[in-house]
Amino acid sequence: MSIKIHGVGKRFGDFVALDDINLEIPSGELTALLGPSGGGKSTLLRIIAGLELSDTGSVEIEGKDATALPAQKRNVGFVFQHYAAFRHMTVAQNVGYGLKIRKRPKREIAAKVEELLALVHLSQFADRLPSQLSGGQRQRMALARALAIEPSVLLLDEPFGALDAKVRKELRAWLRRLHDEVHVTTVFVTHDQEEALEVADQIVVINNGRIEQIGTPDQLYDVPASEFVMGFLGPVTVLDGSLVRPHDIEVVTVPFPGAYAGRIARSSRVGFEVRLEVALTEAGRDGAAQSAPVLVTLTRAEAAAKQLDEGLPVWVKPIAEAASCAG
Ligand SMILES: Nc1ncnc2c1ncn2[C@@H]1O[C@H](COP(=O)(O)OP(=O)(O)OP(=O)(O)O)[C@@H](O)[C@H]1O
Repeated sequence: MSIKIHGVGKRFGDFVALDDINLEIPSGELTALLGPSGGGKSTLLRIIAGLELSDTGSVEIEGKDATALPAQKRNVGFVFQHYAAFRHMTVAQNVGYGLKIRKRPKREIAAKVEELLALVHLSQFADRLPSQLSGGQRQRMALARALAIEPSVLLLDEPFGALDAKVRKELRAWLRRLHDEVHVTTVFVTHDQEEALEVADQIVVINNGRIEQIGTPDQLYDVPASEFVMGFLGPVTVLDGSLVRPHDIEVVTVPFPGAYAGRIARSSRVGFEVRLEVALTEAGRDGAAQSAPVLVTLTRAEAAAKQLDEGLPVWVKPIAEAASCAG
């Protein structure tokens, strides 16, 4: 294990930002801290970095107790959403800065900077100023700078948060490839579930200062530990008191054992998907028909094949392998 967090708690005045956090972050993996705004992700990352001290508990990095160590002594690299580059220095000088203040020989710095700029595909921009880079290129420069000191841990706080959706997606895929090349233990804060599912080896879901669940993207998506996790990781709907994913519901046009009768109240096409709202007419376990419609998503081809038009009587049931959470 690269990072061990034991019993970490943090208050700001009366407000409990983190409550008894216990977490192990494996070496060489990419771990995402995922959760809604204000849940405590950044506070936890800052405690790992040494930028914030916890009130209780301990932080161990690479087998060493780091709880009381200042940030400079933890050998961590850090990238924030808004990266503060040295504006008067070139890209190459920015990347080499950490090595220069560590008084490394000039030749070693030059070689390392060249290697890192190649790694983040910025070699041709070495002599530019940061202001002459795009937002995505600047974040890649920030990553190169953080990697220059060969940190044992790389900590990223919403590194692509300020970029537009398309660039964000590109950088996400790029970060995953970079990580597969470099294999530095990386902790990545995001509130975007798609980003976490796509990039991370392990996801830690944090809400209200507590860990809701730790697992691989598949474990969290398929076997969510709580309604919160299920709802946070993807769209959900209620069917007879249970949370189900809309694409895990089967729609049939004839009565079917275990299926609930209803009527298609609304149908809309969104890209390759068709989204249905099915108003149930059949009573559930509590003896009454559910008042909120059941949301169902299916492909356009499926909807067309079954001629699922508005007003049609249908029967709905979760598919056998559906992920669900009792409501
Ligand atoms: N220095 C501080 N003083 C007072 N309250 C703080 C301080 N830092 C954070 N908080 C509070 O602690 C809570 C957790 O903040 P944190 O930044 O860790 O959340 P987060 O999950 O990273 O959210 P976001 O994605 O919005 O950054 C928030 O309610 C925040 O207002």
